[in-house]
Amino acid sequence: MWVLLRGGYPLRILLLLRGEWMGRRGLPRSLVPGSPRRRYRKDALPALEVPVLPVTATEIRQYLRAHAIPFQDGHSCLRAPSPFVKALQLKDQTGATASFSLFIDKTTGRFLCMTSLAEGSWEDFQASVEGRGDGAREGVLLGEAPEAEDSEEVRRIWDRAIPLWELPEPEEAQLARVMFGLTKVTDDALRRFSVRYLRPARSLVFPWLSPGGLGLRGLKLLSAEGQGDEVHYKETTIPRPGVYHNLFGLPLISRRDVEVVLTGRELDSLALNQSTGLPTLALPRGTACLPPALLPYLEQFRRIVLWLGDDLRSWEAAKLFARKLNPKRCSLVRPGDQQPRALEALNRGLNLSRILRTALPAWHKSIVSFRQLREEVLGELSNVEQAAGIRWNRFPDLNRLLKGHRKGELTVFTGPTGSGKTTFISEYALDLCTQGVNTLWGSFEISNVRLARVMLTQFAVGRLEEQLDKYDEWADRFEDLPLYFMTFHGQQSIRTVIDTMQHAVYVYDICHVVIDNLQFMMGHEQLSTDRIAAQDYIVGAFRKFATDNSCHVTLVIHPRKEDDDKELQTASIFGSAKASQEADNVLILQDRKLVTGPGKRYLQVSKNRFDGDVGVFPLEFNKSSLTFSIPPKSKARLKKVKDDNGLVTKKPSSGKKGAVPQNSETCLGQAHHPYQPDPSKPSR
Ligand SMILES: Nc1ncnc2c1ncn2[C@@H]1O[C@H](COP(=O)(O)OP(=O)(O)OP(=O)(O)O)[C@@H](O)[C@H]1O
Repeated sequence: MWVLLRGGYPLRILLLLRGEWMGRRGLPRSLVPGSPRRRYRKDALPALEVPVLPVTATEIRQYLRAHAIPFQDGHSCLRAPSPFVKALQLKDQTGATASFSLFIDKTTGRFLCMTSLAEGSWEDFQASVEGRGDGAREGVLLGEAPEAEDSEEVRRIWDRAIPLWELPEPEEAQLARVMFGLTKVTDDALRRFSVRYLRPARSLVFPWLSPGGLGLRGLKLLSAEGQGDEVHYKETTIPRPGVYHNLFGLPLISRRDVEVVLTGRELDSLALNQSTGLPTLALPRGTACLPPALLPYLEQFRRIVLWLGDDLRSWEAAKLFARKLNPKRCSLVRPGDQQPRALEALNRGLNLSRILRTALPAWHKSIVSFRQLREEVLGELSNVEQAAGIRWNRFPDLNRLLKGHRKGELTVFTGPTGSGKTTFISEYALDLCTQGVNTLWGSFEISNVRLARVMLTQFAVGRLEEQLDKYDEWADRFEDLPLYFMTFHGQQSIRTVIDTMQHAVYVYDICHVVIDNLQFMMGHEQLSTDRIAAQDYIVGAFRKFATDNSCHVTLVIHPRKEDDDKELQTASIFGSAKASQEADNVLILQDRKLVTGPGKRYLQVSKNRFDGDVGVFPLEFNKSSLTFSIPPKSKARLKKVKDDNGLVTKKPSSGKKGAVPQNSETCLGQAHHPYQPDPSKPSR
């Protein structure tokens, strides 16, 4: 028997707990008549303590052979006949489509039957093959049925939306075309892709159609708002982004198509298809992620060109996605002045077919020549800002020292016991997460509920206890962050933790993992006999993970026991020198409360492999918002230090690159607090 799981979450594998709130999706008020609806779906978040048993492609193959199930090896999936379809065949005789319609993901073992849309985990598959179906769930088949409320809303919006050319006022149609950059997109292209316009929300509406183009599974709304000379776009999806798995353009793909171009946005797909005639698909959440649930739909293509956008982030995302799709069949369009995103290229009159021909193969062997690297190097040189990584909104001084948060690096963070390491690192990671950095938290010491409470308080920048009426509003926004938590608590083996991280990178495109803290992996296994060797081994494993997966790892390590009145140094990190050698960045939370009174902390950057700038700056703890920020009236300034032992130079006060404000007031004195929620921006 087949067991199907609702909500798209693999029950047995769900080690990753996604928020605890379910609520508003930020649709324009005019579209949500009556009082706002609240939904709590606690049951959809099964948090299991049982570690995942990872499965490999070899094990999947062996299992299929052992059970005499024929299969074909695909790019990212194995294809097998779907036993689930047999039952249907009896009814509708769709034999031709039913053969080998079961896709098993080679990395996770998760399956999807393309004919029936049945899906489940590898364990569910095995249970079904072995006749151990879970009686309680039998019959809950057929993928993810949309929630009734969602379907109603989708239908209501879709029925109110009309094609652009049916707008009664020509000026309104023209304005919409200008706002969305559609002046060169033809009505025919809009018609083919079934794009409509919703007048009350001044939004374009992109449908998520079921295979075959019949049913409507969801929608994406794109609204545009003029702000000065700029236009800001906002996306809203139904269902919510986490389960919005629409490969836009899929109904237009024929079974015989062997090439496709993947874009980051729907309108780029339209522009590309219009000007090249090639099959195109748009990813549901742009460069944010490529959910493995979409991979079966891409198996038929022998060649995939990724043209995701026009910045370094799109380029990084394209490289990561190519790994999942199998780099051997992927080519990447490199962003550049003459290679903007597809819609812009169309509007600028560029030749899109020619740009596609410049796409570079994603795959190369372990040894590369400079020739293959030269474009990459140029990309970094001509995008210095972006190559330096994502900048913190809340910690301008950290930007001045570290320049940004980059993929593939290892940051080691230490500080005295109880000095606020978890609290600080929570805000530091939250800051990045609000800017779209997909984040996985491994909090082994404090529970996820407590951690989420701290984060939510920091997110709201205030005590929520005293404003419970605002709780839902903040929780709704918080829920939309790309934030996941491992459900481990207490001692864990490093292998299990790394396996879980690997799984999360594949499934959720995680770019930042926070491990708080390393000591919780040391009590395990035989490693405990030699604690220093154990720590070295664990640090080495995280280093390798960060590099191999282009994923930033922030690792909290306790310091060794030292005199309370001494400042910590790089050498104070527990264990041998391995941790600081392997780390790209070393951050130390200096607790000088004996000298400066309670609350005062300093953050010291004592290693920075990216460009060598190290230094120290003050942090002030705000007890009600649990946030650290630069004290408004402090005379303390960012100092550059030569080494761990002392402050040697002040940085120049203004004007040049790396300049520091006269005092830290300057940093806080901005009229707009960048981390206040900005309703005009999508929260992903
Ligand atoms: N600068 C500060 N001043 C006063 N209290 C603080 C400060 N920073 C954090 N706290 C509070 O101190 C408590 C401990 O903080 P936290 O758990 O972040 O410390 P830690 O360094 O991670 O602890 P441990 O060493 O046990 O891992 C929390 O209640 C937190 O709100």
